Amino acid sequence: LGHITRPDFPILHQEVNGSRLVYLDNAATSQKPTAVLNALQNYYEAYNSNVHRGIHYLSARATDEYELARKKVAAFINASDSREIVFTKNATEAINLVAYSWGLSNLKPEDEVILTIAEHHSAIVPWQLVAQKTGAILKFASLNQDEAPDVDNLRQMFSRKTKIVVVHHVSNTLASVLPIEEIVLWAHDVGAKVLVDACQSVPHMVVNVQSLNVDFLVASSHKMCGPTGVGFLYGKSELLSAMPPFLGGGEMISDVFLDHSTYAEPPSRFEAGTPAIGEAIGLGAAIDYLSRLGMQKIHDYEIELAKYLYESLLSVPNIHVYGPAPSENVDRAALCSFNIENIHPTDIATFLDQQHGVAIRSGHHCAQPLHRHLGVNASARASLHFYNTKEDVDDFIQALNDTVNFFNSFK
Ligand SMILES: Cc1ncc(COP(=O)(O)O)c(CN[C@@H](CS)C(=O)O)c1O
Repeated sequence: LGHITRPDFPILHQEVNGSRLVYLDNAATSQKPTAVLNALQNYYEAYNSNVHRGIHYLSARATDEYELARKKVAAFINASDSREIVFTKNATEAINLVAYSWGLSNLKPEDEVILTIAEHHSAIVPWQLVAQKTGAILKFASLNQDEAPDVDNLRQMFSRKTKIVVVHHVSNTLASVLPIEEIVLWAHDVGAKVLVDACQSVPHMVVNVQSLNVDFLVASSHKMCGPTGVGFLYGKSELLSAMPPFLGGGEMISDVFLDHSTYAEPPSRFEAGTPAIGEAIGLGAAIDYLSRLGMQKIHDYEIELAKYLYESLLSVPNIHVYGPAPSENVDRAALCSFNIENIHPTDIATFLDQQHGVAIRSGHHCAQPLHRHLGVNASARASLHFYNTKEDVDDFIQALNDTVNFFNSFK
């Protein structure tokens, strides 16, 4: 799949610091195929206009394409109704929307919000802020001996006090995949809702919100070959309809009086002001592109490449790769966070970039509590997408060995 799709991504065909670019930072953001770039350009060239309010051809066309993009998102994750899709700025804003709109209206003192220690700051911090305002309590499931979130520990934390469970589908650091369907069953058994942070799963596998039966799910366009500036919240209709607005402004109202206003139905209720119109249309083009390739085909390809990356990394001396080892019944997502003894991850990433044109990430990946739990304050991370190839992995490993030799030569 890598060789077939690479021609669609102009950015990949360049040299960086005198070497072929090897882009392995896809968990941070993905690259964009020409089809997405063309959709954006076509919008701005042919029918740029504001949506929902104009009464002229350009506005009608822009509105149709914007609402078509919503329908594409709904179909992509198998939502039962496109009105269950709210466009946001990114996944972070989508989680904040649920935390403030649903959380402030439903959480009271001593209620519990259950997360795992592997959650991204975008999942943790909004609920910390809302817990401070409501008196709710955050609880975190730990890791098991395989460095994966401890699902048994998570389940044991559920009780009648549990009001919402906020968990990743795929960890952006451990590459572990949570059993969402089961977690939803356990959560619903105690009357709790479930919000799934699907940033690292929607771009890489089939996600079916109806079969998962999640209450809320969030993702970001820029991680799934779409533009930055747009993401989405999926919410069950009955939940969104019962939620108060998150942001006030134009578009989200029905009538405005001096002393009060009435609000539009979802999704408009949660889309105040002029939305990221071109970007949403670009996301629709990204979904068309991914759908043409097939998410199952993408997933199968990436899982194999992820295994190759994992095995290849283990050949590097004194390396520790975080997260569970891939096995018959344990799929690792297409990313590896790692540390190498006595070499700082930022030195590794810098050397790889400057000497070899290899782009990986170094830092805490917005998962500081997880890194503290792992006993480190940072890690290096290589993350793949379907347009990466075995040659990318081989070039990365060769460059990594060169990096290790370079830094060890000072000892
Ligand atoms: C699991 C998970 N949850 C939420 C986010 C936030 O996505 P936004 O589009 O920034 O809102 C991310 C984005 N993680 C990037 C930037 S820190 C990474 O390098 O891992 C994520 O991986």
